[in-house]
Amino acid sequence: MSLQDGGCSYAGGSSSANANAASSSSSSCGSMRRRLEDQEFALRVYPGALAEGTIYCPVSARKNTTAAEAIECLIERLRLDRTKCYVLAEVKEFGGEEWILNPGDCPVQRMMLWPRGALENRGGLGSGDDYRFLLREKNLDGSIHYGGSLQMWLRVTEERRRMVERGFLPQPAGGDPPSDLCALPELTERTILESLRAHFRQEKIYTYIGSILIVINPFQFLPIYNPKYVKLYDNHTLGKLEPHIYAVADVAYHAMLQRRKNQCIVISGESGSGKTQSTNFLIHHLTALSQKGFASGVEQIILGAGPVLEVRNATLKKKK
Ligand SMILES: Nc1ncnc2c1ncn2[C@@H]1O[C@H](COP(=O)(O)OP(=O)(O)OP(=O)(O)O)[C@@H](O)[C@H]1O
Repeated sequence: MSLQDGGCSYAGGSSSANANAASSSSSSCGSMRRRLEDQEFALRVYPGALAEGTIYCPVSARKNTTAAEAIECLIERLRLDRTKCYVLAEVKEFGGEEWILNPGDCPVQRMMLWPRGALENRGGLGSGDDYRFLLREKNLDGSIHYGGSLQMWLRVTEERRRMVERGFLPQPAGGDPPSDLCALPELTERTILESLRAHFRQEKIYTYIGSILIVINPFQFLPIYNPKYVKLYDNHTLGKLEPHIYAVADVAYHAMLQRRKNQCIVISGESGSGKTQSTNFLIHHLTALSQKGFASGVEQIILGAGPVLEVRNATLKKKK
């Protein structure tokens, strides 16, 4: 079983649309419209029984890419039988009614009408799962060929994917993004975001890019900060274990001891992203390392200073 990575891209766009955009380039409204026309979107198409072993196939499409063009791309990528006729179906409820797209319909435009959650969460957990495009075979009489137990097959593959993500089943080969994104064969904004999303779905909130640690706020308690983890990351080499905030604290602590120089850890992120929480975890690990298990009030004293420093920072920001 595999998710088709890499996607095939369709650089469509009618010449008339381009000409329109060029003629209105002086107005900002025109350039905004042109940007939207040019923007590439990733359509996830679930081929079901037409391509067993593939859960979904990503197709990059523009606003004016038609269903027929997307299907052409899918036929090529999934090596489907060209003698057969295919259609795209839009589903807004898992297992629910399917809306067949005409060849000239534009799937991206349909997708833009989906709720935000569905767009952000496509293929992930939650309500966004319900919205999707399916690839269907069309019979000669125009009716849609649904195959034997496609719904059942889709449900089973979805279930399997979730079990893989939760670690109950092994990952399909090449399916798991690296824990250090520097190892990605293609380093683009899209691949970075997809990798972070894939990690997050497995409840892995930490990812490295070299020596930088990216954290995604889980807004829920994860059991990865107990003494077992403190011990695990004590004096370890960065990158040997799963990315963790304790690993960063550990590297800084041991670098300080070895080089006898002050170390600095920069934590940056927007409001509510988890900077304070990350600082607390860092302090927790640093004090645990320095105390080596002996209880002391140092951690509480440092943590207690946090709110005072935050108030001071907020006042300084206001003054600016
Ligand atoms: N690693 C984490 N695990 C679980 N929950 C977290 C984690 N990081 C952050 N959170 C949750 O997110 C909330 C906001 O995080 P936090 O206060 O650290 O953000 P912040 O970046 O410091 O915000 P601000 O800049 O506004 O002070 C926390 O109260 C906590 O509920």
